[in-house]
Amino acid sequence: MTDNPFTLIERHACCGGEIHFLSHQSQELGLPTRVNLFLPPQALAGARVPVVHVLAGLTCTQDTFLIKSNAVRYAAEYGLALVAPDTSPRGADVAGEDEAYDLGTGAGYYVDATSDPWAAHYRMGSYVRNELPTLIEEHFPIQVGHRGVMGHSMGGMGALSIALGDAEAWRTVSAFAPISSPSQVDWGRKVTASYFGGYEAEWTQYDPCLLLDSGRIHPGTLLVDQGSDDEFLDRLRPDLLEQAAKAAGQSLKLRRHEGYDHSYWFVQSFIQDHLKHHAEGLL
Ligand SMILES: N[C@@H](CCC(=O)N[C@@H](CS)C(=O)NCC(=O)O)C(=O)O
Repeated sequence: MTDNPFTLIERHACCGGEIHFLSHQSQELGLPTRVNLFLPPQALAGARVPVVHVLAGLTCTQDTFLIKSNAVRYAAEYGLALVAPDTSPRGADVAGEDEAYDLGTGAGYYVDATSDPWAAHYRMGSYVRNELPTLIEEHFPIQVGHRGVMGHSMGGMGALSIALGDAEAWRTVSAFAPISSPSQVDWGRKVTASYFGGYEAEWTQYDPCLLLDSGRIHPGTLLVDQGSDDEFLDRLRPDLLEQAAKAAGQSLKLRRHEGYDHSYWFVQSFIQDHLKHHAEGLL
């Protein structure tokens, strides 16, 4: 076991468990980064518990999902730890990184940039896939091998891409309003032009539909919720996910909800089903 790299910034009792606000120096990002952890009552009582990583969307931070989704209450009930990383590096000092809501800070897309000036620090792909889960499992009471991932919007894309990319490591997956095929929509084209230096083929490792097309199947069911009144539907393209899953033979439970938009009001309306889905697959 390596020395504990985490600094505890704040600790709060919550739903019988504890929220830890942590920071650590990330080797992948080459910067200090923040992460929030929820340990359920079962972990405080001495048990090792399964863990679900939760990935937020554009403009969000490590705080957003835990505060706005109501996930903590159900994670406490089912005995799941939650890990909420930030959505991008902070302090990379790339010119213009704070100018747009959909590129740079708050928009790391859970990918590794391959083009300068982004490539040095914008490595959220390797950070959330490998570095962070390994460190959390080493230093907190987590049941190794019992790991799931869920996310919203950009984070939904991250969750699907991470689980399809390494189904053995990530046993359960779910998403709210995911960007289903970033390579085919404007948000993703902006990423191609910047983080990937125009090289669209980088998306083959991250685009959920491209992963399915290439035969990457998850043995579990992908649980996906989508509001029918979502203002970003033309960029999320759940129809493409549905087609790709069908063609690949991937089990997908895609639920469309009339009247719901893209916000965390939508997320919190269906969050219990997602935590139950993870608990059933991980416990
Ligand atoms: N209208 C937003 C677009 C970004 C957005 O809607 N972000 C979603 C994720 S893609 C979100 O969760 N925002 C934070 C929130 O709703 O609290 C803005 O310009 O800031």
